[in-house]
Parts: sequence; C-alpha cells; structure tokens
Amino acid sequence: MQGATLWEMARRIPGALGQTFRLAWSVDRRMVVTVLVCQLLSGIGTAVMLTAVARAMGPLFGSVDARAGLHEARPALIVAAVALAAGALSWILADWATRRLNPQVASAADLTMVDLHMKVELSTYDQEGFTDRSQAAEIGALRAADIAEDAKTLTNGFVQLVSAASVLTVLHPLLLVVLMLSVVPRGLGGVIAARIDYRVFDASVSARNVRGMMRWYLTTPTLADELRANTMRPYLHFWYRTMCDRIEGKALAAAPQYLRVNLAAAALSGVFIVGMWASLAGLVLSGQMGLAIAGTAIVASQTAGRALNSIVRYGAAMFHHGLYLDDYHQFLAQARETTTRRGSVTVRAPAEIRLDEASFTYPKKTAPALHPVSLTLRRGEVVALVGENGAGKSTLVRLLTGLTVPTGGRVLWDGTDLAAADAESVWGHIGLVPQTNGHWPLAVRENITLGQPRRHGDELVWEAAERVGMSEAVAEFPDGMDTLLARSLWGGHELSGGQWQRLACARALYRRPGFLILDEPTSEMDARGEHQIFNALREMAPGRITLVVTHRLENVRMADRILVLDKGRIREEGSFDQLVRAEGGLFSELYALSQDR
Ligand SMILES: Nc1ncnc2c1ncn2[C@@H]1O[C@H](COP(=O)(O)OP(=O)(O)OP(=O)(O)O)[C@@H](O)[C@H]1O
Repeated sequence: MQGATLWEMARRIPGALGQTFRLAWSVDRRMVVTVLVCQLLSGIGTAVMLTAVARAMGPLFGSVDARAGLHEARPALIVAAVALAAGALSWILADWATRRLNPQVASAADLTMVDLHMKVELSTYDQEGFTDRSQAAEIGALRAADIAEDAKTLTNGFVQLVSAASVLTVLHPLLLVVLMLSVVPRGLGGVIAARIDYRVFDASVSARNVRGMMRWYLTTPTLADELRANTMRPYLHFWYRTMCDRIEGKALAAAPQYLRVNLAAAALSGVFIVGMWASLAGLVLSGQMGLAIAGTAIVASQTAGRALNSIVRYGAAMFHHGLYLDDYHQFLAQARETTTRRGSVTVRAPAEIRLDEASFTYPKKTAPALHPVSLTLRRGEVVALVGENGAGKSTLVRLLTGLTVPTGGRVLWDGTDLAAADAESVWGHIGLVPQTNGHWPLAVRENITLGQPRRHGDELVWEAAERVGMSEAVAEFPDGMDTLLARSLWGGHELSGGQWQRLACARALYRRPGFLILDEPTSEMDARGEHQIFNALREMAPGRITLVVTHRLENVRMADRILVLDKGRIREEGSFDQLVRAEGGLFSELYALSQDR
C-alpha cells in the first residue's frame, strides 16, 4: 500500500467490482439482474429526458408568443417528464433490489469466513499473524454489503454520465472536457484519503485485535469474580486504555493529512467549475451558442456533474472498501489452502490404534513436544495417560484423534494411516472431552446432542444425562431439556463449573464413540460426580477404546494400563499396582506427592 501509485489503486476498482458482482451473483441472481436492468433503464431515462429538454428549449425560448411556444414544446416536455419519472422509478426499484441483496451478501461473506475457521488445520492457528489477518478479513466481510451498495451507486453514476455526456458532447465538446476537469481533483482527493484511511487501519490492526480479545476478558461474567476479588481492575483499565490510545493515536496523526488533501482537492475543483461557467458564458457572448442551447447545456452539465460526483465519491469508497475486500479474499484463499484435507479413506470405529514412531514438533519450535512414540491401544481397554504439566499429553491426544498429523512417524487406525484418512470420518468415531470445553449458549438438549443429532426422541439424551448424574438437575430446570444455558441471553440459565463438565462428559458418552477420550474430565467435579463418570466409563468400556488423561492419580486405579509421559517420552507403562511399587519411578514419586498434601 505504501508504494502503490494512484493509477495502480484506481485499477483495483474494476477488480473490486468484479469480486462484488461474483459474490452478489452467488447469492441472488434475480436481484443482481434487477439492479443491472434498472440501472440501464435509469440511464436511458436520463438520455431521453435531456434530449427532450433540448427539443423543448428551442420553442420555449425562441418563440415570441410564450403560449404558442409552450404549446409547441408540450410533446417534448411530456416525454421529458415521463422519462424523468421512469428513470426515478428504475432507481427506486434498483434500491429495493439492493436492499434485498445486501443482507444476503453480508451473511454469505460472514458465513464463508466462519465456516473456513472451523475447517482449517489446527496448525493454522499457530501461523504467525493468522489472527490479525482474520481480523482484517472480518472487516472485509462486514464491508461486503457496503461495497455492493457502492457498486450500485457507482455503476449508476457511470450510466447517468454516459447519457448526460453524450447529450453535452452533441451540444459542445468543450463543455464536457471542462466538466470532467472539475471533478478529477476531488476524485484524486477521495482516493488519497482512502489510502490514508487504510494505512491507519492497517497500522492499528494488531492493537485492535488485542483490544478486542481483552474486551471479552474484561466484560465477561465468567471472569467477573476473579477480576473484582483480586483487584485487577486498575491495571486492566490501564492496559485497555493503552490499547485505545495506540489506536486513537494512529487516527489522530492522520487527521491533518485528511485536511490538507481535502482542502487542495476542493480548491482545484472550484477553479475548474468557475472555468466551466466562464466557457459557457464565452460561448454565448461570442454567438457560438444560442441561449436555449446554453439552458440545455446547464441541465445536462448539472446531471453530468452529479453523476461524476457520485462516480468519484463512490469510486473512492469502493476503492476504500475494496482494500478490505481484498484482505477478505486473500484470507479466504490462504485459509482454503490450510483446510483439513488429508485423504479419502473412510475409517470404521477402531479396534486398534497404533502409534508407529510418531513424533510432533510445533511450528517454530526446535525441540519436539513429543519424541518418537510407539504404542498400541485396543478396543475394550481403559488407558490412563498421566504426566506433569507440559509433558505432551494433549499433544499425544491430538495425534491419536487425528486432530493433527504427526511431523514424524505414523498414527494408524486398524492399519489405516490417519494422514491418508478422511478426517471427518475419523472424527465421527471420536468422543472428546477436552480440558477446556465449550459452554455452548444452547438448550440442554443441544448441548448434549451437539455434533451428533439423532431424530428419535429424548431417551438417549436423558440416558446420557443420567450417566453423568445430571438428570435430576435437568428435570428441575425451568424448561427441562429446553432450558437455554446462557445467562447472558434472555431467559438463560447458568450452570456451575462442575455441571458444565458433567454436560461435556454427557455429550461424549451420548455419541457412543469408538474412541472415547477424556482430558481432565473431573477437575471441577464433586466426589459423587467423579465416581459416576468413572463408573460410566468402566460400564461402557467393552465397546470402545477409552483414554483418560488426568492429574488425579487416585482415579487411574480403574485403568487397565497407565502410560506415564515425561518431557515428550513415554517413561513408564503398566498397571497401577506395578507402577506404584516401581522403586524410583516417576509415577510412584508423583503418587507419593499426591498422598502427601
Ligand atoms: N500450539 C502450541 N504451539 C507451540 N507449543 C505448544 C503448543 N501447544 C503446546 N505446546 C508446547 O508443547 C509442550 C506439550 O504441551 P501439552 O499441551 O501437550 O502438555 P500437557 O502434558 O497436556 O500439559 P498439561 O498437563 O499442562 O495440560 C509444552 O511444552 C507446550 O508449551
């Protein structure tokens, strides 16, 4: 942007028009055609109106008897009035069609973006600048409807201009040249101002992003207790204010630049307008143009002037919004490249999951989070995965579930390499309770069935709630299964931390997956809840592979096998009794520490 010339920038407008057209065409072709036809009709209306006015001017001003002149001009005046009305009607219809089109364009742009976010590989989130680019693209998506509006007014300006300019050229070509000159400075001014605007935005996109993220932390009820009780407000206020200042500073620094550009453009444009009126007067005084024709020239020049103004204004706006639209399209192209596309092999619920020297190193990290690991999990087994913070447990879970592919080695589900398997088919067999689970602002029923809706009744939903000890609580909610779980929304109900965890477990159990993974599922639960969950796991174990990640080492007694992960390596493996008794072992040390609190 810094180095782009005005010409290069002006050249972007057709591109932006094309992008907008394609977007609008993809959502509602009928309305796009309506807008285009109405634009054309409104232009024809203007041309007919101006030609008729030119015809009427002669008898109106040339005749000695005003009554006779009016009579002679009447047919032309009627044509002018009808053309004017038809033009206005076309414009109104175009406006109606755009109003129908715009919300659809806005939703389509937004939906595409949100959908792509949900489809990209997890590693995309680790790419440098991904969140900033996503934020810039979001602005593009928000502006998509504005651009459609700009495009309509801009193309209308062109149609009007062509009509008026043709009439004006027939009257005297000089007038057209001078008129054009009067608008060019404002056009340049508009484009330069748009460039400054975009630069300001671009310079503050990171600060905006961070501020937007922090805003959630400062305003959400989830953190309201912590924020108040720990007197965090003054520092957070200072922090937020600093981000506001940074954004504000960029905008304020640009204000004098806008002033200079606008003043210069208006002054230059004024000089050319005076020039046009002077040429018109000169032509009349020198006898090269009759007064009647001069009258028509004034009407035509006013129309052409208005059209040119709207071309300039909306061209600049289009250019401005088009820059964001560019960000949007660039982001879509990049995000599409990183959507999860592994392979086409569909898998079944796994009877055996095997890691074959699988390792993983996060981008921009030199040390692997997981060193080459080989292990096998079998259907019917309950395996516990333990280890200290940062040992690599969640990373291992992501590999086993195909959420990420290993950077070395292979993960095989019944012999199928997950790197070549269809990711959706893999995830269809998984039930995952992650460390941080979503408190989805949906009804209880949707919170349990989310991801695997079933048509036939609520029986299985209640069963899942029962397994995690939530059925009594749900029955007492104001609307039972229909209770909306979002305190921030009208009529919403809030759950406790432990209840949310129980619901996340219910969701995973309801899926009846082939591979059930629970990552710290009971950290916020009471003893009864914990007991219920582990009972449910044991009951359901025969039909699936179960993996439990936990720091509460008492809980791993129920596991058939325990894997102890240490700094990205499996250090120990065995039953609870074996590991507790192992002299100098990491598990026995951690267990002893947990007993010694
Ligand atoms: N997205 C990421 N980008 C870079 N490094 C990461 C990322 N996620 C995790 N790591 C690093 O990988 C290592 C293993 O992290 P992981 O989350 O797998 O540990 P964990 O055993 O699940 O820890 P905890 O018990 O605290 O949940 C850590 O050193 C962590 O800093």
